[in-house]
Amino acid sequence: MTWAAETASGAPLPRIVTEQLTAEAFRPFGDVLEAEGAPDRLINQGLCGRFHDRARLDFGPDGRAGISLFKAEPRALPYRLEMLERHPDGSQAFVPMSLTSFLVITAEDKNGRPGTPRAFLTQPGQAINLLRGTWHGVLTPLEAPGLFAVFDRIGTSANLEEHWLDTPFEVTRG
Ligand SMILES: NC(=O)N[C@@H](O)C(=O)O
Ligand code: NI
Repeated sequence: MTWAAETASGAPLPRIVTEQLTAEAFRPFGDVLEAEGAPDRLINQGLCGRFHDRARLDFGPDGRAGISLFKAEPRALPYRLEMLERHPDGSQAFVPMSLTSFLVITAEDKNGRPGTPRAFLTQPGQAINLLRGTWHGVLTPLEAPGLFAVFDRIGTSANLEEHWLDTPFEVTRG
């Protein structure tokens, strides 16, 4: 899909440059899940490393945990960011079912709206968990097959707030 990297008046779109996803940088927004370094526990007669309890899951007092599968169309960089959303009632984790990289866009909350977004590129093998209420872009695979297991809240509320940007951002590779 081609799109003009400029506003209606012809001005260049504001740009966000991707950064490598690290647990430290991502901590205000959520958790990075990866089987790196020594496991927390060796199980199954020492044949399996358990990287134990690595995500701050939160499904609220009246929700429950659900696992869904998402099959998302791969996107490409530069990427046109037009909307961020958040889930006020629960966390949301995205676990790729292939060793592929995906784009994770998040933003701090500024008086009920997203602040300046940040764009993270995952390494193959990394998964993420978004904290409850964190502004984020929708699931954005960058490679096929775009297949993810998603762990999020199942409940009766809509649990979705969208914010469409007045001016889109152009997300480019760092
Ligand atoms: N809406 C939905 O189920 N998916 C989004 O929450 C998303 O973050 O992709
Ligand atoms: Ni979401």
